[in-house]
Amino acid sequence: MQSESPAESFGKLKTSSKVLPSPQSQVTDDAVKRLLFSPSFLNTFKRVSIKHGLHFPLKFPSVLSELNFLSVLCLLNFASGYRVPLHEQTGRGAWDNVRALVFNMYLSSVTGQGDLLSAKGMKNLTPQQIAELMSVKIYVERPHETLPGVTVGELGGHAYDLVKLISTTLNETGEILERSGMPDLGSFVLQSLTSKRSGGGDVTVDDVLNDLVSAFPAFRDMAIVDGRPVYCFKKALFLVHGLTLRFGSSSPPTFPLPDTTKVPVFSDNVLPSLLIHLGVLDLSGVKDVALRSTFPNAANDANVNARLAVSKDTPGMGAAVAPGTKPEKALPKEGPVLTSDQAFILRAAAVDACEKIVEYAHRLDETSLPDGNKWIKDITLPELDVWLWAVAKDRSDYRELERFVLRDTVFF
Ligand SMILES: Nc1nc2c(c(CN[C@H]3C=C[C@H](O)[C@@H]3O)cn2[C@@H]2O[C@H](COP(=O)(O)O)[C@@H](O)[C@H]2O)c(=O)[nH]1
Repeated sequence: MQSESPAESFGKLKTSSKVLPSPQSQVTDDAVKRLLFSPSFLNTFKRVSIKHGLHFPLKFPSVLSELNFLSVLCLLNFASGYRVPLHEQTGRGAWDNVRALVFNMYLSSVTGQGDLLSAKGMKNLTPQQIAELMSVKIYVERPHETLPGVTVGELGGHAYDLVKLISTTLNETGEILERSGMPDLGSFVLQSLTSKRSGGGDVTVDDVLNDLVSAFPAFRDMAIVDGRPVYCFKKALFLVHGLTLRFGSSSPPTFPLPDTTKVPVFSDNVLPSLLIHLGVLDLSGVKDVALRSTFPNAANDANVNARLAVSKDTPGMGAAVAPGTKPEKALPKEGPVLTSDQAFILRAAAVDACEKIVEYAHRLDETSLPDGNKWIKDITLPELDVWLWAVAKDRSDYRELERFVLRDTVFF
């Protein structure tokens, strides 16, 4: 696909906004300002952007065990393309199902050889075991060829495809860990955080990303689109940031953690889709003509303004649904199904749009901001990420908004 190794090309991540394909130029200051000063943003940002949900009610025998748990969770932080089939079967979205899977992998493990979260355990997990741990059906029924009225079950359907993606990811990662003599993914991450770096300075996000992306295909979230490299690295960035959320305030410090306040957002399908629905990303001039019509009416001013107004079902704080806690009642509607290139274009555009939003906020003159809203000047990229991701579940009209779909990916 490309001549450079991921490790070599990774060095370009920081300049990625310069090589992003269109439509990054479609983000205007007016659209950013409209979002930042909207009642929706102002009323929910502080509440919604701080929920990290990475403190699990499990009694871990050691910090390394919890680090490993979170690392595997981040490795498996994909399945967004299977949101609707997962809702059909379990009443929950992708993230909640992945959380449940890793939770159950932990609970069904007996320490030692059979530990499902160890390199060996991951290497040997089968699709059937994963389906059981997720409580999903991986059989579809079809009428028997010759016997009328008789149905036969066979492996198939979206849940089966997803379970296969998960098992391939676990098997492959477990095997790489075993080959490099690592007992589990957490130990790999710990080694990356604590190993001496050539410059002698503190560990950086780039260091850890470089290690993860070089070692494991499931973290190599990059592509060449229109001859230009696009880097998203959503899961690896989320992993590093997740560790700082969970362990960053531990005293004494558990292990070195890099500063993640300036990392690019963890771009998945939710972020670009929401940014389109909130009138920030405008697809009307994007080079790929088919993309222009993927979200019809999304950019319509009346629709955008209604979404940026205060929600009817979340007046102030009260009736909000905490992200990831309650299953959504109505079955979500499937969004437009994109190609891999189209998805990379939109995800890259979301990375770029979020940089623009935060830059705009930081440029604001504090004296021009009303008392009570001066915090806008200090918003960070990871906070904006969580706000976009979590607000998408926070009010009923946002929950109904379509997110684009890409199946068959292990990146988001
Ligand atoms: N950009 C971004 N994407 C995120 C997350 C999370 C996890 N968030 C919680 C954990 C810590 C945070 O602070 C949040 O409280 C999941 N996802 C993605 O959504 C996808 C859709 O899932 P669903 O809507 O359930 O079907 C899922 O495949 C996964 O790719 C995030 O935070 N940012």
